[in-house]
Parts: sequence; structure tokens; C-alpha cells
Amino acid sequence: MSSSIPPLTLDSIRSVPKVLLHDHLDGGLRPGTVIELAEAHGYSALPSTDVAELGRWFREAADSGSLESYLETFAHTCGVMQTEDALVRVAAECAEDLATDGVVYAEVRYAPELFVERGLSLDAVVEAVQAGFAEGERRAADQGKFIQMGTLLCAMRQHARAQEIAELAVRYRDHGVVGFDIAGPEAGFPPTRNLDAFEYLRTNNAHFTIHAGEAFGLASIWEAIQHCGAERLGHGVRIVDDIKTDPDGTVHLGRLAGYVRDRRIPLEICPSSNVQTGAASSIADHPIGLLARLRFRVTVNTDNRLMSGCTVSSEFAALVEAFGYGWADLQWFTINAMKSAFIDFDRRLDLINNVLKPGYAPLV
Ligand SMILES: O=c1[nH]cnc2c1ncn2[C@@H]1O[C@H](CO)[C@@H](O)[C@H]1O
Ligand SMILES: [Zn+2]
Repeated sequence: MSSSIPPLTLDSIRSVPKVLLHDHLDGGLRPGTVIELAEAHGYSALPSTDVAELGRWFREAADSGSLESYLETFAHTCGVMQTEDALVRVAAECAEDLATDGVVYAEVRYAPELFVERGLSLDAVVEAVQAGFAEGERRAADQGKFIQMGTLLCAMRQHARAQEIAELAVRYRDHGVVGFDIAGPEAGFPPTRNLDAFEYLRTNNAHFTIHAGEAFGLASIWEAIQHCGAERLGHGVRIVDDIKTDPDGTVHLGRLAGYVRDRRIPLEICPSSNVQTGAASSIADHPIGLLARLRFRVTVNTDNRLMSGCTVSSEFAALVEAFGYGWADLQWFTINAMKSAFIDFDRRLDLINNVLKPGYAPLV
């Protein structure tokens, strides 16, 4: 490595352009904002009103070893996101924080149905979040940072509103909503419960990803791809269950793993989140090492920045430490993500050629 190439540190990683495809709006609030919104809106159930302590509480409570208990922490973020002004603020800060981390394109997701407890309509929720993202993009630009935000609307697997949310996503497709997802507890709620919604989306040429292969295995991935028609997999890490390695290192891909790799189906991998929910035992043992080596379409994501205390840069830094990745690997993850985004092809190409490649060119 030439001496003019900077070493990979959290700071240097922050300075290169990055792309984020899997980040939950209600999993990325600043702890201080949770406290201020709780105070302003009379939400009294917070476990702490001290900023540092509350941040620690989220990380520890999410560090639970199960997806179900990890998801319980969202009661407190959703609890303070029930008004338009709260949604605008949270969305604006999300865009600002991602831009500060050097993210140039992000798809951020949330479930509108979780923000209607105080009477907001689903449309009002979407409009407030879009206004917030636009405000955050402007604030970032004022600080000399460029970020483009895209929105994914989630339906919750345990509820029965997928069709309604799919229609909402299509209604707002020309206003910043670029796709759809289903989230929530995986065991017991197969994606095939929502087949009508997926068929509606496909009929309307709309994009969608599905959380699958996180807490549950291959069956869930297979259903998401072959029954539902998911273009990407949220997590998808359990695809490793269909990969066998001989003692001599020879690798065998099963039919499903082969299909996922051959079709270049993007995996939205979220390393720290997987360690917290027990989907992986540590970053060093995370299947991302094998999947990247086998050239699956791997992307690196945060999932929930508040619950994991992470950023895209810190996830990259953790992978650099665990797997010895260099700048070329980070560029590969980043271009993989940009290729897999749900925005128009010419816009993706523009960002790859005019933002991402020039950003990494001095380093690779
Ligand atoms: O890793 C995950 N797997 C499944 N569901 C999740 C994950 N992270 C967050 N959510 C769920 O998605 C909702 C919408 O943003 C959140 O409220 C949370 O319940
Ligand atoms: Zn997720």
C-alpha cells in the first residue's frame, strides 16, 4: 500500500461516500430527541430521561439475543413519534446524521401504521416524514454535505394492513417513496400472509424487499423470493444454511443459495443488529465474511442506529477489523448497494460514476 493512501480508521471511513439500504427511521433517533419529544408530548414511559443513560438502555435492551425482545425497545421510539412535528424532526435529524456519516444515498424505512395512535392519517404520516427528509437534505447541503433520501414503507408482519400500506407506497411513489418492505417478528408470520399485497405491487411495477432469513431460516428466504417476488432480502444471512464447506475448504452452494447468488439478489446485511438478536454470534463469525468471499451481492447496513449504537462507518470499521477489508472492499460494498437501490437506473449510474467512483479513486 502506498504511503499516500490513508489507513482505514473510523474518521477516514466517514470521509468516503457510502450508500445505506436498510435503516429504520424509528430505530435511529438521537437519544436526546427521544427525551425532548417525550417531554413535549407527555410520553411518560421512558426508562430514563438522562441522554447517556437512555442511549445505553436502548443498546443494552436490544442486546437481548432474540428478535422479539429486541423489537420491544421500539415501543419508546414509536411512542414519541405520534405527531407531525415529531415525525418531521426525527426524519430531518435522520438525514442530517446520515449525511454527517458520509452517506450520500439512503433508503430509510418505517411502518406508517405505528404512528397513528393520536389520530394522524397514514397519508399525513408519509407527508410529514417526506417533509422532514427534505428539510434534512437541505440542512446537510447547508453544511456542504450531499445526501439523497429515499423512503421504504413497511407493513408489520403481525398486523393485517399490508395491502393498505402497499397502496400507500404506490400512491407516494412520485413523492420520494421508492419501495415497500415487511418487518416485525419473523417466526410465525411467514411473508406469504401478504401475497395479495405483493401481487398488487408487482402488478404496479413497484419495488419491494422483505425482512427474511434473520430470525428464521431458509424457508423464509425461499418464500420471500419465490412466492412473494422480493427483489432484495432484508438481512438474508441465513442463506449460509444452504452453503456447505468441506474440511479442505471446497464450498458447495445449495439450489437456493445458488439462485440468490446467480440472480444477484441483494442481501441487506446488518452485522451489529444480527449479533444483538442472536442471528450471528459475533462480527468476526458473521456469515458476511463467507458471503462476500463468494461474491454474493452483499451490502452493509445499520438496521437500527440507536439500538446498535452504530453508523455505516462504524459497521465498516468493525468489518475492517474482523476481516481485514481494504478500501477496494468498501468500494465494492458501496457500489453493490448503489446498484441495488430502488431508484431509477440512470440516477444510480449517475451516483456511481460521479460520486462513488471519484470518492474512492484516490484510495483504490
Ligand atoms: O431487524 C429487524 N427485523 C424485523 N423487524 C425490525 C427489525 N428492525 C426493526 N424492525 C421493526 O420494523 C419496524 C418499522 O421500522 C420497527 O418498528 C420494528 O418493529
Ligand atoms: Zn430491519
